Amino acid sequence: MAGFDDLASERSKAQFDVEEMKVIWAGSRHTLEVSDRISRLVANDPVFRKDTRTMLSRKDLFKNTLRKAAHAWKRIIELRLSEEEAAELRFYVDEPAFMDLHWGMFIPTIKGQGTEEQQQKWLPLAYKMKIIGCYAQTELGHGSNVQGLETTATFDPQTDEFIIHSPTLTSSKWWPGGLGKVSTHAVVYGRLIIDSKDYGVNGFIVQLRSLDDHLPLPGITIGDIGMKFGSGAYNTMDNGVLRFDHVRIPRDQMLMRVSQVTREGKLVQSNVPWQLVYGTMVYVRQKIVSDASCALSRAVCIATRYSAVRRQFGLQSNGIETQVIDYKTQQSRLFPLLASAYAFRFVGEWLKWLYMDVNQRLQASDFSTLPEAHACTAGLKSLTTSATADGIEECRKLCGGHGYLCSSGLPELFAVYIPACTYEGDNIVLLLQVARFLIKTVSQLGSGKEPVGTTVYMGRVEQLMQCHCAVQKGFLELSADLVQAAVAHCQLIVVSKFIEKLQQDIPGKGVKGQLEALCNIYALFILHKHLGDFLSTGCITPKQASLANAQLRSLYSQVRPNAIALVDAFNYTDHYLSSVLGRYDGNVYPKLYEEAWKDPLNDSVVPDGYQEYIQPILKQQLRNARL
Ligand SMILES: CCCCC/C=C\C/C=C\C/C=C\CC/C=C/C(=O)SCCNC(=O)CCNC(=O)[C@H](O)C(C)(C)COP(=O)(O)OP(=O)(O)OC[C@H]1O[C@@H](n2cnc3c(N)ncnc32)[C@H](O)[C@@H]1OP(=O)(O)O
Ligand SMILES: Cc1cc2nc3c(=O)[nH]c(=O)nc-3n(C[C@H](O)[C@H](O)[C@H](O)COP(=O)(O)OP(=O)(O)OC[C@H]3O[C@@H](n4cnc5c(N)ncnc54)[C@H](O)[C@@H]3O)c2cc1C
Repeated sequence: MAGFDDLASERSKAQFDVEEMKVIWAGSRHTLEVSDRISRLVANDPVFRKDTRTMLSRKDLFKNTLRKAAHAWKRIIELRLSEEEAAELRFYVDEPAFMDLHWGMFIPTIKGQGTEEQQQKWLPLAYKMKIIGCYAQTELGHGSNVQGLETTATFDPQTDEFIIHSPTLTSSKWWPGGLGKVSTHAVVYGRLIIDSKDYGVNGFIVQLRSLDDHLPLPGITIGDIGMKFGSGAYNTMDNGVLRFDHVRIPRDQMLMRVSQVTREGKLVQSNVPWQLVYGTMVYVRQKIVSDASCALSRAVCIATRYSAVRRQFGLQSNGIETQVIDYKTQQSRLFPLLASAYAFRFVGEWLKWLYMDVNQRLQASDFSTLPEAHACTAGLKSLTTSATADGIEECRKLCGGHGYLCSSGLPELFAVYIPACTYEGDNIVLLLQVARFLIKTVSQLGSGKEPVGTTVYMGRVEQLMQCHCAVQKGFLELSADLVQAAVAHCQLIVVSKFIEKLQQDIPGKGVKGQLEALCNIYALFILHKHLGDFLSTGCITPKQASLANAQLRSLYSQVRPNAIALVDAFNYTDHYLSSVLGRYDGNVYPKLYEEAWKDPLNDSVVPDGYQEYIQPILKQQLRNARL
């Protein structure tokens, strides 16, 4: 069988220990065991089938998502899964749903911004799913500009309550996931008003729906904001709209780790930086970076396996056409994405460590690394999601026409993934935050602070900053050029963390050699892509540039025999890939043909509508022809 033999032959060429690479990709043997076991548990459960998603109406699609979420929760309880195993299960169910926001934002917000007392009250309810929460920050009129939010939370000393209100149409909460139809509660971000004075944005826990009949509580108008990009995709999520008409909540439902409001209505600032109000965004941004490596590796796995199965032109001596993976143009498009997937995996591991380290320091009232954590999570979220969205689209194109079929898995993956460039912070707005951080850092150089990083990449950032810093002042005047410096800074971090990864103990025959090749491909690909920066800033000479290019092409030849094994190391099930082109067995053509007939349009040989619309045309033509 063509495809199967092709992949079997490819696997026999591997020059490294794939099982050890699986451990490297997973992060540890333990994590590999958990993800392998849970991904197969999900793959073998018919409730979690994904192949009908694009054919369901919005209401049926959503109801099916609720069914899956309920079944997932049931399995978590039945199997007594740990928090880690439960998170893996939600990941491999692979369907955006309210659970993501309940576990991924609502709970972390209470943990990060609630007092001990508030955590003791609300977390048990949330962990047991006695309440379902969402994160309601963005409004119709403001998303990026958090300080521009209009929802008000006015303290009433008579009743010891906050009055939550939507004063304008643009203050309507708009976009929060899980809000539209499911969440019973929300963390609502609004302007704290005490005695007519505006103290800025804070988080408030607000109940939205009755726990008895799920109806909205008095003063609450709530619903879904409507269909989004694509047919299946993110339409499994009830992104919602929410308006308040003077809704009253107890004073102790303002999240008070950062600042407190006393019974007398006095605002007391605690010793933690006010930016902790933004803490959930930092948490999710660092998770989004590892999420990017998953999404990109998924697309690369599909495109690599299909590129080894697909043959086109180039009849060889044995009369067989050439595998498209052997074309240099295919390699120059595909292998940098393969290298990027590994690079984002490792920088995501580092970012997770940085986030944990910042949190530990916060416990000890050490806020020194908070600015760097913000800049790194913001910048790397921006860099990796933009590259991943573009990379998924490139993988679709690498698969030719069949990449455009839903059965390839790529259109759906693209449609679900691309909002990552916007949610959790618009990518440009986040790069401007990095630019601000760089301006401040450059201004501190020489005072005992010295830049660190790989020479050529470091030089590029320094030069770009010198060129643009002289003219820049405030946030709004930041030029597009500074965004360029911010991207350069983030790419420096990615390369540096890949190099640091290689300095760790890496067991397994040939594993380190393959990772070194991928690290060099990523570094040289970025250098090639931004050659103008490196040349214009004098970081490299034209001669060095052409040597780098030649080295890049030779690295592609080094990776070529290992490409299939490198994507096998992601250890994805066919269920998770959900792609006829990316099947482990390479049995593409028979499965493509089989999938086609499942389309409802093929339920009848003559399509509905023929008699009403087509036959009259043909008959009329026939009559005309006889005249
Ligand atoms: C679903 C989750 C599951 C778990 C995760 C798993 C995987 C993830 C995969 C998918 C996720 C799925 C769904 C996601 C759902 C989406 C949710 C959302 O989108 S929530 C809403 C997100 N909104 C934003 O990100 C808004 C972006 N805007 C901002 O952050 C701020 O407005 C901005 C741009 C930073 C400006 O802040 P502002 O206070 O107005 O002004 P300044 O720029 O002057 O900043 C003042 C100082 O504060 C520092 N700062 C800013 N932000 C932070 C921060 N986050 N942490 C620490 N410090 C911060 C800033 O550097 C300034 O400091 P200096 O004065 O320069 O010292
Ligand atoms: C699928 C999805 C899920 C979401 N889930 C949630 C959720 O659960 N909870 C929640 O609270 N929110 C959620 N959001 C909202 C999301 O956080 C916002 O859309 C995001 O923060 C961007 O803000 P915005 O939409 O106001 O875009 P805007 O900021 O209006 O951006 C529009 C354009 O203006 C540019 N721009 C804006 N400001 C500047 C500036 N200062 N300088 C230069 N250019 C600028 C941007 O780069 C962009 O090109 C979700 C959004 C999506 C798409």
